Amino acid sequence: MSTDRAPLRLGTRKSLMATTQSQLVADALSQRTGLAVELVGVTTQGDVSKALLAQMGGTGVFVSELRDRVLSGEVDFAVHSLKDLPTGAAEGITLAATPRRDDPRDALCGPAKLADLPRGARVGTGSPRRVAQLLALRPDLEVVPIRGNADTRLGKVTSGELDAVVLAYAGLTRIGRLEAVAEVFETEQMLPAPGQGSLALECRSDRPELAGLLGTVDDAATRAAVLAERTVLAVLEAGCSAPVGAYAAEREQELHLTANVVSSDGTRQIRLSARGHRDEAERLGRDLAHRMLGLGADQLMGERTIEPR
Ligand SMILES: NCc1[nH]cc(CCC(=O)O)c1CC(=O)O
Repeated sequence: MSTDRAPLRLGTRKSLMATTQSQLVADALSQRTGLAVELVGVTTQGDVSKALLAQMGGTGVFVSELRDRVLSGEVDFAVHSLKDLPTGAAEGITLAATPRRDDPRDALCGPAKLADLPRGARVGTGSPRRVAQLLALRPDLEVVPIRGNADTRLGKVTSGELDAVVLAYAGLTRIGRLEAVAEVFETEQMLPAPGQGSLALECRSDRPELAGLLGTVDDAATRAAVLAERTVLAVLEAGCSAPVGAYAAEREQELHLTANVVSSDGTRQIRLSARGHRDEAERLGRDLAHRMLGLGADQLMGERTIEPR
């Protein structure tokens, strides 16, 4: 490997969570390839204006701006939280690697475990999936919609505005805030968002040599698992904000996939599982989603049109 090569430019958002996970990827890549990797912080419109973020439809805006920098050649590749990626393919962009996934679970942050929170406790989350599953576990809770980065959300517990908040364990690890965790939900209690805890490295489709280099940090088991999960989401035609949980992992050389949709009040749930070989991850996800639709998943998610596919 030549050492006089210019460093690879890694495009990342500038938040602590983003730069931490991007640095981990940079270090792993350097170790595997011998190449230098330099972080290029990108300020997106979504970071600049909260109003614009809401208007432009949530976290997808961060992703598309990083992708623009990849397409223009300003950076060589981008690192995203995989769960923030829209399910549809992006023109000219290749998913070059999904590194080994971190803990996919959700965590309750606050002074007490869920069972020990007082009746009617105020729990903050902006995710319809978490709202629905929280209410399924504890119908008495007052779920409060919140926005902002993980630190801002944790601050609402410290200040007493909220009794607890729910956040992804992986993100809390990356920002060094595990001390805030009161309870990590088992996936039986709360099914994570498709792709939660895993990262995505994206580069231009016309750079196969680069994709090959990035592929040195790919983890095949993670890739199969998140493909199965995201296929469920794609078939259910539910965006990142829909109340869809999906989690897949390999056990004894089989990929086990579980997915659910929960009504917004938490009273009704469709939850199914399937297993198969990792090479059939996409079919596994598609078949499971179609079985869920057959059981009325679209009604549970609210009235939405499902395109046949
Ligand atoms: N949408 C925000 C987001 N995107 C990825 C993570 C956490 C890290 C991950 O899932 O990889 C978070 C914060 C959260 O849900 O608590």
